[in-house]
Order: sequence, then C-alpha cells, then structure tokens
Amino acid sequence: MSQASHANRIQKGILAIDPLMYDFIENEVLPTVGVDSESYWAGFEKVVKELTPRNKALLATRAELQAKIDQWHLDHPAKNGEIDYPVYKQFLKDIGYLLAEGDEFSVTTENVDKEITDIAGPQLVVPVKNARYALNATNARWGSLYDALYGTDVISEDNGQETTRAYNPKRGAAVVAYAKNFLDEHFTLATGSYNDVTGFAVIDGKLVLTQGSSTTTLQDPSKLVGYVGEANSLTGILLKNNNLHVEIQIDANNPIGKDDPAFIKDVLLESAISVIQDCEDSVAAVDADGKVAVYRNWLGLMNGNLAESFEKDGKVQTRKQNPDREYTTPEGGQLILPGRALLLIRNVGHLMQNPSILVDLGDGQEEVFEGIMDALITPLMSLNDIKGKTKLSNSRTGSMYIVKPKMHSPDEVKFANDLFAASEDILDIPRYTLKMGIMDEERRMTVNLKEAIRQAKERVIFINTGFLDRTGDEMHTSMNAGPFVRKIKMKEQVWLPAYEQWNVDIGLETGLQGHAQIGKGMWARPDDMKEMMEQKIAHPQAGANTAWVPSPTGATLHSIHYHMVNVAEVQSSLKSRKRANIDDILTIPLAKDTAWTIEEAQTELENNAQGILGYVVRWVDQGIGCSKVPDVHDVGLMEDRATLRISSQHIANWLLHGIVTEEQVMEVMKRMAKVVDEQNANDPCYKPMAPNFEHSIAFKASCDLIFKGREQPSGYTEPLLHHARRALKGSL
Ligand SMILES: CC(=O)SCCNC(=O)CCNC(=O)[C@H](O)C(C)(C)COP(=O)(O)OP(=O)(O)OC[C@H]1O[C@@H](n2cnc3c(N)ncnc32)[C@H](O)[C@@H]1OP(=O)(O)O
Ligand SMILES: O=CC(=O)O
Ligand SMILES: [Mg+2]
Repeated sequence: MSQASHANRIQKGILAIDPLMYDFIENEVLPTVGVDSESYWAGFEKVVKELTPRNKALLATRAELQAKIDQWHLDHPAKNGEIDYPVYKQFLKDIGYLLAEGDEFSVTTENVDKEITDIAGPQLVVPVKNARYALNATNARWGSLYDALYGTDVISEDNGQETTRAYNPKRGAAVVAYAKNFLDEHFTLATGSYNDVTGFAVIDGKLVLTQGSSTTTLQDPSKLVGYVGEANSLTGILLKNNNLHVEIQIDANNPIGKDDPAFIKDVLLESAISVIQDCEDSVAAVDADGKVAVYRNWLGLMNGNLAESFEKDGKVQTRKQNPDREYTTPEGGQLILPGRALLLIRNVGHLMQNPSILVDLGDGQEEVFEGIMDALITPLMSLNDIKGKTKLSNSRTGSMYIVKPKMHSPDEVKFANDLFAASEDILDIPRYTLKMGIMDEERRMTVNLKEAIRQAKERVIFINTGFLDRTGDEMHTSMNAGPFVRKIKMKEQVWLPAYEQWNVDIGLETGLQGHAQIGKGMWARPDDMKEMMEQKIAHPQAGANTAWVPSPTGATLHSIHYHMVNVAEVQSSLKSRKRANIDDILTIPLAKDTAWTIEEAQTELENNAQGILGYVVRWVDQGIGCSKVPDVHDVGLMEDRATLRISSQHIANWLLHGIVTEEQVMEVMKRMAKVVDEQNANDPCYKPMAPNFEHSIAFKASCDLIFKGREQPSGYTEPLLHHARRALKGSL
C-alpha cells in the first residue's frame, strides 16, 4: 500500500478508512438511506473487532484440514488411480472434515419474494461493477423470443437462413415458426395452430382467436391472464404457464408484425426471474477504487436510479431500470407485473482482505476482511428497498438477498449467519431480513450440506451447485492423490452427478420447497445456445427451480425449459427417492490410465494455458473480471475466477505428478501468450505479453497461478490476481 493512502485515511476508532470509501459512504450512502454516521461506524468497528478473530480461525481450520489431507495422500499412495476408500472416509471423519448429521429439520425462512418461492425460472449472473450490463440484467426479466432466436445458433444458418447484414426474411420465418410452435406446445389452441391465426380478441373474459372464417379458444382458458390495449383491438396478450408469463405482442405497423397474418410482432418471455449482481468471481475490485465502483452500482440499483449512457451502433443511449408492466385482467381489472428481475447480490467469501479499510486489533494495521465489509455495506445500501421506500422496488417482502460463496463448512455458515445478524443490528432492521444464498461449491460444504443449511435455517433462500468452483476444490483438496483425468472428462466422473443429486436431495429433505431455491450452475459457453437448449433442460428435470445463465439471451431461451418442465411436480416426485451416495461424492477423479499421448497432454496444456492467459491479462491489466475467451477450438468460453481455478489447479496437478514438465509448461505459456496477444490485437487498451514476458505482470501472474498453484489457499486465484492488479496500479 502506498504511503499516501496511509496518510489520508480517516480514523474511526480502530478503523482507518480509505478516503475514497469514506467519502462514498458519508456523502452518497448515509444521507440516501438516512443512517447516522457515528453510530454506523461505531457498529462497524464493533463487528470487525468481534468477528475478525473468528474469520481468521475459520481460515486456519481450512489450512489445517488441507495439510492433513495432503499428508494422508502421501502416506497412502493411490494404486492405479484407486485409494483405500473405507480408510480414507474414516480418516475424514477423524479429522472433522466429514461431520455427523443431526436430527431432521425444515428451514423456516419467511418473507421471501415469490420469484424465489414460487416461480421456477432462469437466474442470470452479472458483474455488478459493469453498470451497462448490470442494468441490462436487471431489465432481463422480459426478453424478446424473436431476438433471442434470430441472434443465436438455435436457428440454423442452413437453407438460406444465414445471418446477413440486412434482415433475412428466411431466417425471420424460421424464428416465427419456432415461436409459434412454442405457443402451440404451451398455450395449445382448442383447434388448429397459431400459424392459422389471423386475429385476437378478448370476449367475455376469454381469448378468441380468429382462423380465417372460424374462431377458436385456448384449450385451457385459464392461461389467459391479461391483455394490453382494447379487448377488441389488442396490442398485447398475456398468457401464463407454470407461473411464467408470456406476452404475444401485436402491431400491424411494425416491420415484422405487418407481414404476420395475425400482426404478431414479437413474443416476449418472462426470462431472468432473478439476477445475481456479482461482487465476487466475475469482478476485479482490489482496492477502494474498485469496491466503491461495485458498491455505487448496487446503491443505484437499490434506489432505482442507476443510469448508464453509452454508444451503441453509432447512437448514444441511456439505460435505466425498467418500470413495472401494466395489464388489464380478462375480467377488466388491473394487473401489475414486475418489470425487473428480483435482484440478489453475491458478496465475497471469507478468504480475502481488502485495503479499503485497515483495522488495528492490537498487532498493527491489517486489511479488513472483505466479506465482513461487504456484509456491513451492501445491506446499508439496500435499506430504502428493505423499508419499501423506493419507487422501483426490488423486494416486495422487505428482504435482502445475499449470496455467500465459497463457504466450506457449517461453522463457516454459522459465522456468516452471525455476521448478517450483526449487520441487521447496526441497521436496526428485523432479524432475518438479510437472507442467505449458500453456494454449494466446496467439497467440505457438499459433504456437510445438511448441517450447513441448519446453521442458516431461518435465512436460507438457496443452495446452488457452483460446479466450477466445486471442480477446482475437488482438485485442490486431493492434489497429492495422483494425476487427475483431463478437464473435459471431469463432468463424467462419479463424484459430479452424485454431488448434483445430493444437493437436490438435501434441499428437499430440509424443506426448501416453498422457502428457497435449489439451483444449478452456469452455462459457460455463451454463444452455444443451440446446445444449451438441448442440455440445460436437465436442470429443471433434476429438480432445480433455477439455473444460471450468462446473458439475457440465455435467460430468455432457458426460460422455455421451465415451460416444458413443471419443477414443483418434479420436486414432489423426487422427495421419496434414496439420497445420492456420499461414497460416490468422495470418489476422487483420478486418472486410471495416465498413458496420454504426447499430443493429448499437449492439447490439454495448451487449452488450459490459453484460458488462463486470455482471462488473466484482461483481469490484471484492465480490471475486467469476466471475459469470453476463445479456447483452442475457437469456442468462446465464459471465464471467471472459478474457471481459472480449475485450469490452474489442473496444470499444477499434472506438474506435480510429472505428466508435464516445468519447461514444457513455460514453452506452452509463452506460445499461448502470443496467441492471446493476437486475439486481442483489435483492442486499443490491450498490452501484449510477448515478447517481453518478464515485463508483463499479467504473464507473471498467470505463471504464478500454475507454479504456485499448490500453495494457494484452496487453490483460489484471488490472492495472486489481487496482488498482480495492485502491483500494476502501483498500490501495493
Ligand atoms: C462460476 C461463476 O461464478 S459464474 C458467475 C460469474 N459469471 C458471470 O457473471 C457471467 C456474466 N456474463 C458476462 O459477463 C458476459 O456475458 C461475458 C463476459 C461472458 C461475455 O460478454 P461479452 O463478450 O461482452 O458478450 P457479447 O458481446 O456477446 O454481448 C454483449 C451484450 O450482451 C449483454 N450481456 C452479456 N452478458 C450479460 C449479462 N450477464 N447480463 C446482462 N447483459 C449481458 C451486454 O449488456 C451487451 O449488450 P449491450 O450492448 O446492449 O449492453
Ligand atoms: O459460482 C459458481 C461456480 O460454479 O463456481
Ligand atoms: Mg463459484
């Protein structure tokens, strides 16, 4: 940290606050939410004093357990990719890694918005530091099906349907056919198809559809829930299936609508039911500068006044939060639907410390734990929404939703629970206002999930299988056990489906239905929407009432799966099944046959190296926390800190077990750095890593992530990333 930032800090008891952070809280936040400065900082100081030692102790436990596991594997080497599992399991119990389960219980979380309790649908994740994207995500509650289809590979480029500069009517026709087929499937007509429809009217509260000289109605008339315009001159028809709304939009003057027999211009789908505004793995915020940018956007979102102007297609536009949507009910009453997704915020986990605030607990100044800071500041900014004082409300039940990532154990959940309670006390809001989403993304969390949920049973609003971090932790935990299978094979290993099933089973056992979501992970290939449509239906089919998507388009398309699958029914049918087998979860994904060809090993290395470098260089040099990075096959992959954790731990593992050599890794890293430089050649802000590798902080950080990967806590990438970015900013 620079001397200057020491000198200017504002002292509040044992806290020394960076002026950027202090000014933001004092001048922008506290007056907005009407909280008194002295009492807020006094409360802050008290919580930091009380909880910092506990935070440290939890991290020490992580390290102790890992050291014991590392040693156990050295003492019990695997043979042909197998260890002695009964002995291993007993060892995990003995060291307190695998805990006994207590009595049955059900969660009791109250005042939860129906987006969590009742509506199964997509959950969109977005880096909150990027206001343009954060607003877009918030407004992605409603998405155009026509746009989502036209712009993606769900509609093939064959048969003259290719995407051209100007509108391609053949492609447009394929889009319309897809959309009308969707309507036929889920809003089936008594006779015929939407293809035959030439007009709509609402008569005596019922939808009447003209098909040439005859008329028809909906097979299930209750699916009509509203309309826009006059009953005999409709501009919108609101339908509902599986709790999700769909609006058929009609406009005879629209370029698309005018050519449609029923003047349909679009089909709007209720898409991103909830959004996670992310402060964590998709964000680079290493100091007060970054954290204030993150917090300021959340403040704006919570108060309904975030706006961002930007240039797109040669025009400047300003993006704001959308208003709610108004409809007339079939009976002539008024229906208002949320125009925005329900927003959750992902705080950071328990690991990192941040220079925004320094703390002196008697042993000199140290950085505040970032998770403590997030838990005390993000609810402060949500206060007006919690109290129902904003025009564009987020929670209609007076709750705030915090996703807590990377927790390892019931004790760590208990700590977060106590932290949230402390934050509630500072803000003088009712106990359990702050709800908790628990990421099930560390191995020790998975195997102790039931006890972990118990610790937050009055707050929990989701458990979610973050399989990307979970894969990273799978590797780091058992690093010494032997070489792992190739990255691409990881999903086929016994542990992963068992973990996914276990999460649903435990969620149902602990009564999450009606209180909390059982969520599933990210679709990490943002451009491969056709494949997403084929594969991601597995999430609702597995009993998940939400699953993550990387973009608004992904949300619109994935919402179709929740029309196809009634998740409430699936969950009810799964309640009686036998729980997934914990022995499967504990099965380490070791390669049985390590005789990879030189080519196979090289491809694995190149793929991982390219992902690491492509992501890290933008993170360190430009502060971009989530990127679409092409892999060796030129497929754009969503890369964030969790995918980086996997790639770096994988190479570290192969290095450790002699599958690849240090020289080989360095050669590949240098070669791939050139590839990444070429991929970024059109970015004016980009600084090439080659050929002066020794001058590139980003290149050095990428190498450190591999060569120092074994010693990183839990294999996390954030300590090295933060260090590198602060070095680049000159603020170490
Ligand atoms: C393991 C985990 O923790 S997963 C959770 C963390 N990951 C995430 O949050 C992923 C979020 N997604 C993203 O950040 C982005 O989609 C990326 C980085 C993957 C790709 O971004 P880009 O290369 O800029 O995407 P692309 O050029 O295809 O699209 C940009 C457009 O889509 C929008 N967009 C893309 N992703 C999102 C998003 N997640 N939310 C809202 N809008 C988005 C942008 O606003 C932009 O539209 P605009 O010009 O109207 O503003
Ligand atoms: O946070 C999500 C993950 O997969 O990791
Ligand atoms: Mg994660």
